[in-house]
Amino acid sequence: MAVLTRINGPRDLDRLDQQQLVQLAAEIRSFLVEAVSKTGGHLGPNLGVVELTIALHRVFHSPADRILFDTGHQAYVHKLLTGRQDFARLKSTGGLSGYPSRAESEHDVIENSHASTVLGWADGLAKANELLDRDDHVVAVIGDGALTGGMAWEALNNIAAAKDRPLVIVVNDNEWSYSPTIGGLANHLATLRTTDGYEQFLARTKEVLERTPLIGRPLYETLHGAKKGLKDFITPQGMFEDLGLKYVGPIDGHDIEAVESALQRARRFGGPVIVHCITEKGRGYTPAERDETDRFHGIGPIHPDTGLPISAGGADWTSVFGDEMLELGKERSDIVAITAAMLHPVGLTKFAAAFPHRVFDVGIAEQHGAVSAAGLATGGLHPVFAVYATFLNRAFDQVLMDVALHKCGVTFVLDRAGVTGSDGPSHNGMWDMSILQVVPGLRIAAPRDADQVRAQLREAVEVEDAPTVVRYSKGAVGPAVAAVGRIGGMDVLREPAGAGQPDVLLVSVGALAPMCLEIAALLDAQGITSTVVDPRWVKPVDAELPGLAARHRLVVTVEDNGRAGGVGSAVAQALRDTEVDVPLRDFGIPPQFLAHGSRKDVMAAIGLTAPDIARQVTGVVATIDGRFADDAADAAAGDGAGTAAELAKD
Ligand SMILES: Cc1ncc(C[n+]2csc(CCOP(=O)(O)OP(=O)(O)O)c2C)c(N)n1
Ligand SMILES: CC(=O)[C@@H](O)[C@H](O)COP(=O)(O)O
Ligand SMILES: [Mg+2]
Repeated sequence: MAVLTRINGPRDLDRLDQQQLVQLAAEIRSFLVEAVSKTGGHLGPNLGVVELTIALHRVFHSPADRILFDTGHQAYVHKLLTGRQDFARLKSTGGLSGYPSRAESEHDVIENSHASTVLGWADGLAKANELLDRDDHVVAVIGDGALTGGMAWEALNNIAAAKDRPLVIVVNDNEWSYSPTIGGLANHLATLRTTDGYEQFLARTKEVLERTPLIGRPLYETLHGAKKGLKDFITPQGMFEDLGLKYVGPIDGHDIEAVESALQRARRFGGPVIVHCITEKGRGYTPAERDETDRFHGIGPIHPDTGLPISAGGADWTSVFGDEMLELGKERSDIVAITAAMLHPVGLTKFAAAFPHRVFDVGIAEQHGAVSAAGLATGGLHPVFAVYATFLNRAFDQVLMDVALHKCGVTFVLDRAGVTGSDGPSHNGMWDMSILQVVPGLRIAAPRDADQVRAQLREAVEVEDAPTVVRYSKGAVGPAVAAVGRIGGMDVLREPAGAGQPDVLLVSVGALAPMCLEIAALLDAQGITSTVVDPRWVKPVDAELPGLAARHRLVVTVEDNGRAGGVGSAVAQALRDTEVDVPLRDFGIPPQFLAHGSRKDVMAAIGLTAPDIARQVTGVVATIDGRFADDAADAAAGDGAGTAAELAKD
């Protein structure tokens, strides 16, 4: 790593000659394969932007010039060039974030990993530069996948309107999202990319150079100039130029000089300009180059020499859903599936293989996916939209005003619900059971184990007059948790020990059932008896829950969702609405952006663990008892303090 280790900041790139730059690119690729094979991460996307990122930091001077990355998963090279080369704890607690992070560096701007926002950021920053009379540049790097998101086009519409406002948009076109990028835009980019004359000229240029390496820079520059000029001439007037955006490209995104030359032109242009770079996802690492699933988009730890995963994954929530979805597809021809560019990660691979015409990849376009689902349902089908919980946030209005208002039978399957941890604050699925609480008619299921995923998915697709939601965690599915009884629609997971009024009604939501059973056992050790129930459908609150609560001294809800407006809030409201005067303590994720780390670490950090919750519940019961005790003493002394229920009110 003779060159890379000497790069402590982007300006150290300026002194490197072409040969050293090529060497640096090779060293970065070796570094990425070695480091990310240990930690896991976005290996494929970052292998594809090595030369592009080097060129960006040579032409533009960050942080004065803002270099922005869409989604941010492809910013490892950017980190390596901006003083961060310790990847030992990438995405782990206390280690580097897997995305840009302002806390890490002044060179980082956009921290969230939700796609298709970079052009909006760039538009705003460019306007700020203009209004504050700054000559700095704004450069937005957006992938072909992220370009399928509607927000990107909202921004482009604004950017194109300002012909004299400098803004450089680098389209990192590797033809892949997770899966091959879909849609009309992808086809258009392909047209730009595969213009015959450009391809043939490119091939001839490289052939000449390979045959006559000693001709050196003068000829290379001449050929380069000719190649560039020819490209401008032969590239069809693409939609970008129809929009009024200057278009430069397509550029070989792995040719540092070619990219630098294009970026220099763009830098001088004085208005919005698109630099269309053709890159290869996974470039330089054979297992990734050959991977036809997702080009090693996001991997766990692997054997670097083979690319094979270190640990063979067991049954996970996603595969349980995928297998049941396949069975449902066989049984019901009206069931169709929707994905937002994440066919494999959400578990629709098998369904798509069996029913290729009944699965729709809408691109990174969750809003469109939800509205299209309303259309599909109205058209007589039952769509199942499988999407990560956090990404449904951006389709809230479509769920509310298109799906729910029209009482469409659409099932949203939310994967990665709850704390996911390692992908940082914007990836936790911690908002769905809060924001969806306000959607009239929408029902939410939170299965506690594999059997419940299967059962509740089936219950959900039976509902044809309202949206339904089935939400579950990331990764390995928990142990099966059997019910020992049923009250209303709620499964009783544990009866209270002993006779008499039990102390606590423990409402367990979804995958936290094992934790709640552990809490109950810890409370037992304190002499506190509890009933553990799993409501299964957490919205609407089960009609029997208030009555059950009234037979306890304290209600405790535990959810892997934000506390604010979550299931606990809904249960509290149900108690109020039914005049059930029992104190309630709700445990969930605090309304904070959670720093990246393992799920276990993050759950511990926010106190969502059995010991933490048991300790707090013990304290609450003691307080209630204490008041009882005080009350009894007062009553004996004729003080007439209120009843336990009144006391417990406050
Ligand atoms: C709103 C949203 N939906 C889905 C995702 C999941 N996701 C992360 S990266 C990615 C693919 C991005 O493709 P592209 O922009 O082409 O970048 P590449 O990985 O090819 O460099 C997707 C779908 C996301 N981050 N944000
Ligand atoms: C960047 C992105 O949105 C995803 O690739 C993210 O890494 C989560 O992926 P998994 O939860 O599937 O690992
Ligand atoms: Mg791509």
